[in-house]
This record gives sequence, C-alpha cells and structure tokens, in this order.
Amino acid sequence: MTSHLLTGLRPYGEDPTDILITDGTIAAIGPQARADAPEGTTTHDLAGLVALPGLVDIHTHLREPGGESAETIFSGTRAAAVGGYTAVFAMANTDPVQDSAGVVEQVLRLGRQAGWVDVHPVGAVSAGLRGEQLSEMGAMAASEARVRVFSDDGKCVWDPVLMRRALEYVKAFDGVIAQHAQDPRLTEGAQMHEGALSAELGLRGWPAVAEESIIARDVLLAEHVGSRLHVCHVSTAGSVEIIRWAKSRGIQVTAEVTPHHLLLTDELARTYSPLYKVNPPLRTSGDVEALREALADGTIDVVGTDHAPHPVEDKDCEWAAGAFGMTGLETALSVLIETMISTGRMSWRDLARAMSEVPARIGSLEDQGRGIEVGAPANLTVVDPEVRRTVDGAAQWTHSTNTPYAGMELPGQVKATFLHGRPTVLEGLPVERDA
Ligand SMILES: NC(=O)N[C@@H](CC(=O)O)C(=O)O
Ligand SMILES: [Zn+2]
Ligand SMILES: [Zn+2]
Repeated sequence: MTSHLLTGLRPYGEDPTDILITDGTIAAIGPQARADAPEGTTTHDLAGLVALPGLVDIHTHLREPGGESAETIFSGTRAAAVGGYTAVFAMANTDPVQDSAGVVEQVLRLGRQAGWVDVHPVGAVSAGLRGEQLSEMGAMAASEARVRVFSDDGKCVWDPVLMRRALEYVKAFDGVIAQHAQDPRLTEGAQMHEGALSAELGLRGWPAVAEESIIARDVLLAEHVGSRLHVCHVSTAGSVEIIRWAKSRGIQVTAEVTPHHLLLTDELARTYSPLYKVNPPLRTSGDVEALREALADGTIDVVGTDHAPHPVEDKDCEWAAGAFGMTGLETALSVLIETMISTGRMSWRDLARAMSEVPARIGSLEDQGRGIEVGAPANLTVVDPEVRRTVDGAAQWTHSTNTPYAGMELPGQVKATFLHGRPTVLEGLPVERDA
C-alpha cells in the first residue's frame, strides 16, 4: 500500500486542509486524513497552495509518431505533467496519421510507458486527413484506446457530406467530432488575422468569417443529426455569438479556447516573428474580450492548449516561411490565472470546471476530472498562485522552444502533480517513475 499525506493545501482556493491518498484514491480529506494515514505514509508539506483536480487537455499535439524532432510522447507528456496536467488528448495529425486502430494503440502504449499523464489518442475523421473518406472510426472506438474524440485538426472537415456522416457515425458510441473550423478557400495563403493591421503589414489575411461560416454550418448539421460537435480553438467574437445561439437552441455543441487567444493579439505580428504565427491567428483586443467573457459565462466550455511544438528551423525564419503553432502545456495555467483568476472573472472552481471536469466529460473519461472528493481517483494539481516567473523558452520541458510568452512575466507555478496517486511533479520538477 502506497500512501501520501498532503498537508495544508487549499482545495479550489478554499480553507486549508489535509488530503490522504492511498493506493491511487483520495482516501480522506480533513482531520481524518492524518488520523487514517498508515505507517510508511510520505508527507508533503504544501501549506497555503491551491489544489485543483488534475488538468485535462482536450487538444494537445504530441507529434509522435513522425514529428519526433519537435516533440515525443515522452517529452510532451512530461511537459504536460509539469504544467499540472494528468490527461491529454493527443491530436491525430501525426505521421502516420492516427486513423487506424494500430496507430492509436501504439500512441496509447507509448503514453503508458512514459507514465507522465493518461494519453488519450484522438482519431482522425478522414483517412489520412485527406477529407475524402471516413477513417476506421469504429475500429478505433472499439480498440484498446477506446477513442471517443475524432478530429482532422490542422485541417478542416470541409465537405458537408463527410461531416454529416462523421457526426452520424459517432452517435453509436457517444463520440464527438472536434472541428478545426477554417474554410480553406477563404484562407488560402493566409498569414495573420484579416483586418487593418494585415493590410498595413502587407500580409495575406485570415478573415473571421472563414471560422464563423464553418461553425454556423456545423452547429446546424449537429442539430440535424442530433449528434455532438466540439469546436476547437474558437478565436472570434462572431464565433462566440453563433455558439451562444446554438446552445440556446439546445444543440449539443461544446467549445474550446486556447490560452494564447485569451491573452495575445494580432498586434504581435508587427514583430514579424513567427513565434506569434498560429492557426487560427491571434485576433483583435475586441475578440480577446469576447472570448474571456464567453469562457466566464460558460458559452465557451473549456480551455484547450493546442500545444503545437515545432522544430526551431520552422520558427527561426521569416514570417511567411514560419510554421503555424505555439507550445502551451507549461504556461496554460499561468495564462489562465493572469487573464481569468487575477481579473476576478473566474473562481478556482470555475477554472477546475473548464480545465478538468468538462474536458474529461467531453472526452468520456471516467477516471479524470472527478473533483477533489473522497473516493475519487487521486489526480491532483497543486499550484502556488503567488509566484511570478519570467518565461524562458529554453528552460521548458517541451522539446521545442516556440513559446510566445518568452520574456513575459506570468503568475503561478505548479508545485506538485499526482497521477492516480503517484507524484509526477514535486517542488515544480518532474519525478521519474523509478525514483
Ligand atoms: N494550431 C496551429 O497553428 N497548428 C497546429 C494545428 C492546428 O491546431 O490547427 C499544428 O499541428 O501545428
Ligand atoms: Zn486546429
Ligand atoms: Zn491543434
């Protein structure tokens, strides 16, 4: 029997208490925790720190197989643990693509071997992400990986017939289609948000309507089919309006916002540094305000990092040649503290809902996102919200250095993470399993 006694921490930022973890489960909370601690229990003094349920990322790119020069399942999941995560959904745009039972089972296995977080492979919607025929969705759902989230992320499922079939297909096992909403024709050659600034800088624009028109179509398809739609990385005020309308009609739609779209704006394109190049692009301060409001009022359900590591040669170049994407696993919680907690827009309980409970529910996980209660699996994140740190891309655990926050001071640090009762992070540092 392995036991850990966590003393003095504040669940959801509330009154300090003690938590006893025994054999992967929260065994006691409060005075009973010390009383029940068996011989040989390891005690961790975490006085004053905030405890949250282990974070769940609905949108991570781990890059393996095929993109190991940017990230591996090991390096990406270790970065996730350091960022406070206990589960990640690994996007399908790998090489080979995660479009068959064989590939998703391989990703599952590598995730288990690494042991930093639970890895849930996302299945591709279309074979090879080609947008032509459906992938082996049923086989992936029935595989050991039990795939429930399907996405062609990186590409939009553009063909409305294919989208309709995908939505119909996943109903059989309560799956969900996560759409990367980007009309490819309206965004050909696009480099940044379309607006006054793109005109001034002479960069081809990515108009808001290219996202909004796909979301509008997809919520109507989801309604027609009676299936579940999840919208990836919502980035415009207009998208928020459409999702708000869809929810008011009872359409089964959930939506995600990234940390970078909650904090950064298109003004950063003035630097011409590809570190700020991402898909969908950074938008205006008006969009940022609408996204914060939507996350606070629940129109946007969850935060997804869209952690998108890229090798240095794809970012250390001119803007037009740069790859789209930013890393985010190690900074997500800090950005959320900065934008939503410090501003009083969300409580710690709200944050736990958006970063743990609801992402777990969208992905049909039963042993994650359960909250801090006796009997729940001991997936916990312990954060010091008071520390302020300057982000250093080279000092992160991800294999890539394309963080847009380099040089910025952000609040908060994850001090400890527990995965099914085992510490994966202590004192802010990853703990090797055999240690
Ligand atoms: N977000 C990005 O800019 N890039 C992602 C793909 C995606 O999320 O659309 C990637 O895989 O690099
Ligand atoms: Zn995407
Ligand atoms: Zn993505």
